[in-house]
Amino acid sequence: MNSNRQTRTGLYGSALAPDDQRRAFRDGAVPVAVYGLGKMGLPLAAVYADVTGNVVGVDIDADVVQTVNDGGCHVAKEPGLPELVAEQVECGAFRATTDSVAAARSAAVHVVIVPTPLTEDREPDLAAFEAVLDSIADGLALGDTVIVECTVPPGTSADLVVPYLESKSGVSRDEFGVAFCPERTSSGRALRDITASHPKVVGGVDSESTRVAALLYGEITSNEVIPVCDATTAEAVKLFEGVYRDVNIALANELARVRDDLGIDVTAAIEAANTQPYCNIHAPGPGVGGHCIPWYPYFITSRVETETPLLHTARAVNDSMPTFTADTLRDELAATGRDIADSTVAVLGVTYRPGVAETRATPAAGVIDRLCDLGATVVAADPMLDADSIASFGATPVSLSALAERELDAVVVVTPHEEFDDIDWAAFDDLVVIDGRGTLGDIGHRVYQIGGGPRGTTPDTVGSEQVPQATETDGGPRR
Ligand SMILES: NC(=O)C1=CN([C@@H]2O[C@H](COP(=O)(O)OP(=O)(O)OC[C@H]3O[C@@H](n4cnc5c(N)ncnc54)[C@H](O)[C@@H]3O)[C@@H](O)[C@H]2O)C=CC1
Ligand SMILES: CC(=O)N[C@@H]1[C@@H](OP(=O)(O)OP(=O)(O)OC[C@H]2O[C@@H](n3ccc(=O)[nH]c3=O)[C@H](O)[C@@H]2O)O[C@H](C(=O)O)[C@@H](O)[C@@H]1O
Repeated sequence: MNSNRQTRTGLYGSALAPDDQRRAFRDGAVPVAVYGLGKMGLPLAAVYADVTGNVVGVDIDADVVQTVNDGGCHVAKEPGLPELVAEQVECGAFRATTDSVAAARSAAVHVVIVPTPLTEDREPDLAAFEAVLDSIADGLALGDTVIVECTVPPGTSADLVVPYLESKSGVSRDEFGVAFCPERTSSGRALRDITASHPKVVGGVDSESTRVAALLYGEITSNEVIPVCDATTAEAVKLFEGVYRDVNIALANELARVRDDLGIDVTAAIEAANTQPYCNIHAPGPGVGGHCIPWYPYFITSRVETETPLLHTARAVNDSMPTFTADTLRDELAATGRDIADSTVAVLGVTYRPGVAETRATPAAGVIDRLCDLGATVVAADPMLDADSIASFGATPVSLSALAERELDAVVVVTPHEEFDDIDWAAFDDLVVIDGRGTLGDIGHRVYQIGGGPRGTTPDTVGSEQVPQATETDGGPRR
């Protein structure tokens, strides 16, 4: 139990020397509250606890809070996270609560990393974010600093957070700090990303906020800290990273669609093109999912008057890939004399990425919908989801072990979980397969790889020699 828990040293406007501020932070005299204990918030809170010894995590999900306080970890497949959470809870450095106001009253640094999804109208939905601001306002004190890590539209920190907190808390805006410090982590490598992999961008609503944020993250990450001129710039940095990725994936997907026009293995061509230092074409696939990349473009387009045709076009290209995937299967089945309306199709992988139990904006939803529209009987398997979650997408859940008992005509690999490596493809007869991510190779069935080789060639053997397939899921360069 940290002896400094009762003290609450605010760093914003502190008269302490910087080294004394760092020492206070590391000694637990600067209590931290982390709001949101999900895929990103739990690892982040655990790292803050490891550094400071004095973190309270806040979540609205009582089960999450109970699990954490029992020393457990509800976030799957994050190397090192279960051990770190258990260790930090055990030593008293980390506790969780649903009482966000009590947490806010105890903390001098408030880190916000709750969902910022889209509404039905594709507008940023800041409801959860604003609920947290309400709690922080009830506990805000002179010298506190608010760190926004969840992705928000440009201008949110300066134009929403500061006036909201000032008006609701009674603390003057020149007595507390606000900085946007984007979370750049990818699920599956969270601890490594938070503490080392990426430089940490920080941008405050004023220079003192930037200074405090830089001091905090100088203790959190071994990588460099990159202060930018203000919070709006930092908010834009995060979104620019995301829209770069969405546009780049759209390029890969558009090139994949000309595979048969050109009669080439597009993925192999991309791999070769990327040996040019200025070329970094990403990987084609059945679509772009998750609650980040497909949603971030709208965080920009909803806030600017200027036309943004490229962002919209990229979204349209990527959103077209699930239908392209299902329609390609229809054509492949027809080429073998089968009508998709009389076919049973297995969709493998319903989450948006391998190893991540997240289905928001998953491409599998569009693939399943289109297959059903085409009249197929659709079953689906995903080792990270329960049967009800799979059924909610309109497919009949099936376990991997029971797959071979189904009279399957076709398989679509949307999200290649590692468990699919063990599938015995010889147990199936005469399948037509769509390989969404180039992870199958030659499996003894008719395979169409999105972006792969010309029709009639088996994957990996375009031309006479084996062609290495670097995909976003193998050890190849992560695109
Ligand atoms: N998932 C990712 O790969 C990345 C996400 N981000 C940002 O982080 C945000 C959070 O992402 P994830 O952790 O993946 O989401 P998540 O859905 O895994 O976890 C969100 C957590 O926040 C909790 N929560 C919701 N409303 C709350 C409230 N009012 N107060 C306290 N807790 C609340 C939920 O119960 C849940 O446990 C995203 O919206 C995004 O802006 C940034 C980088 C990477
Ligand atoms: C710029 C960048 O790489 N951002 C990362 C991204 O992580 P996220 O978990 O959303 O996964 P992702 O690898 O971008 O994949 C998103 C979607 O795009 C698809 N995808 C990804 C890469 C690619 O070459 N082709 C492709 O089709 C994936 O299958 C998935 O459906 O978004 C995260 C975020 O901001 O939430 C961010 O922290 C991560 O660093």
